[in-house]
Amino acid sequence: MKVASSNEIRLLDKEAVEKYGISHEILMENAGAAVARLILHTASEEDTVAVIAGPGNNGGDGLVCARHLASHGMDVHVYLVADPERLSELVKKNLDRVALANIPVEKVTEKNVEELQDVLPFYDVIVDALFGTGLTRPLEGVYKEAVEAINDSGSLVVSVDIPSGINSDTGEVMGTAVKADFTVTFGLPKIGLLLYPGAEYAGEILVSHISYPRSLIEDDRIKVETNDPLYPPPRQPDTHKGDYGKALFIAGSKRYYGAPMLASRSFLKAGGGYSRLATVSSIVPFLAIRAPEVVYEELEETSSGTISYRNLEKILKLTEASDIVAIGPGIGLDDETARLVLELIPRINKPLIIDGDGLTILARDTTILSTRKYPTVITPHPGEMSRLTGKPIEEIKKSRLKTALEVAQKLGSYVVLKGAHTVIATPEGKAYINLTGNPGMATAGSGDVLVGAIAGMYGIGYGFEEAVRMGVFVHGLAGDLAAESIGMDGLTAVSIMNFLPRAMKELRENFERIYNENSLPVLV
Ligand SMILES: NC(=O)C1=CN([C@@H]2O[C@H](COP(=O)(O)OP(=O)(O)OC[C@H]3O[C@@H](n4cnc5c(N)ncnc54)[C@H](O)[C@@H]3O)[C@@H](O)[C@H]2O)[C@@H](O)CC1
Ligand SMILES: Nc1ncnc2c1ncn2[C@@H]1O[C@H](COP(=O)(O)OP(=O)(O)O)[C@@H](O)[C@H]1O
Ligand SMILES: [K+]
Repeated sequence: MKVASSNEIRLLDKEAVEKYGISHEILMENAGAAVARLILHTASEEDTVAVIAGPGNNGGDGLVCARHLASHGMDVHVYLVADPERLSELVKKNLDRVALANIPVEKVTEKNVEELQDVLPFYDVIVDALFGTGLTRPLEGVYKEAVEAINDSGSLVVSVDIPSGINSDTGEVMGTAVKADFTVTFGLPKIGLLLYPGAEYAGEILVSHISYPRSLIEDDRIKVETNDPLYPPPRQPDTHKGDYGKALFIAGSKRYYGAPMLASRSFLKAGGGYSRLATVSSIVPFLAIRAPEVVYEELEETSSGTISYRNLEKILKLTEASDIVAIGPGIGLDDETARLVLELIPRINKPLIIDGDGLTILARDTTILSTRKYPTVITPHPGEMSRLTGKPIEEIKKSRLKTALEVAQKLGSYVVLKGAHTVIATPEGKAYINLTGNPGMATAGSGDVLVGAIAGMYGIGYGFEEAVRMGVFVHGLAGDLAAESIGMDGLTAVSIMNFLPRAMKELRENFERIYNENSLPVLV
């Protein structure tokens, strides 16, 4: 499903009205009615409802919602946090309709806003219609107090379009924000609902298309979408391991032999056919016990136990017999090894995954990617992205989507910016926000498993872009299945790896359910 910025949704709104003849009034009526429908499905008709309406169209939606709930016989009160004289004509019209329907309306100002703390707890349901995509600055004064009263109420909170106080483009909290149980968002989901902390404040998100024409819903001018799964390519019966991709992992060192094991073995667990690990000879005996299915290519090592530059030609030869190559997990930062990595990246004539220390080394000279003729994906966590861009981590965390898109475009490479709701960006300027995964996956080695999962998806036959997207999707799905089975606390990278087969089985056998469980529901 497409995911819109506030400017894009305003453009679609404008075109819905000007190109498709759908008036603002119809859109507002559909929006308010959708919120009312969710409440009628979720609460009972005896419940009492407080609608907190703000100064703009978001408030207008709340007023429409109040009218619909009252017409179902619910006991509804409107708290108007705005100056009625300054409302737009359309919102004023809806305020008049509420008054004419004898729905109590109380004006909230600095003088009486603290009363909200006392009255809101008595309502079963609170509709947060203070601000939506029109939020332009941090909430202060009466608005801030109203939000805090909503959050302190203990009532069921339903946010209109976006939790008030959440930036619809970045997911940031602007001063303070409503913590909602549900958010009903209109037209298309907003980016700020899917990036943290916005994603956490939104609660359960439901989309209502409010009669936008399909062409607007699927408009290609919108470059961001949820990372919805694609059905896996079939496994033909009369095949041999070579058909499921031959992968080469250039990884590991004396200090880090977990990473190469996790990456090269996860490839097989995700469905890959033939996994080769080129690593320092001193760790091969140990790895062979933990991962007997992996084929090992022993490499000469430096005095610090990392891969020596002397292996350059041998490694290039190995890449020729591979379909996809991954470089970096646990490879270390020894100068000689770094020189080898910088020499290999432009000369590996295969699709390439660069991860872990390989990214820290790449950060020394990202121009080496420009000569590559084959697709590349880099899989940084925010720390590695900070080294690649020179931007502070905090800035990256606040602009994950923008940063991923900029770097993908600049480097001509796919970018997987890991974290809660991993973002995938393509060199062509598209982006996917991944919805699978859970905090239990923030565990050492989890990123190494992701490298194997991406390579595995390519091995089973997805195209490169699809393999990157599906590697992230199944990695998160495996993490979710693992968390379901053993909880988040004890979740380790090995648990995620061991649930990859189950994730693939679910994907093949219960695709519909997996799809629905991991995309945004449309409220009907
Ligand atoms: N885009 C669409 O397709 C539709 C949008 N609708 C609603 O319209 C909303 C957007 O409405 P608006 O553009 O009127 O904006 P909002 O209703 O989100 O905000 C109201 C006004 O508050 C002011 N404001 C912004 N930040 C403030 C702050 N920190 N403190 C005090 N005032 C502040 C701004 O002037 C803004 O116009 C959407 O979120 C949605 O709920 C719906 O009516 C349905 C159709
Ligand atoms: N809060 C979270 N929710 C979902 N996934 C997460 C969360 N935190 C981390 N992850 C995932 O876990 C993995 C962590 O990878 P990484 O940071 O490379 O760890 P390591 O370097 O230890 O392997 C990434 O795929 C990331 O998306
Ligand atoms: K809102």
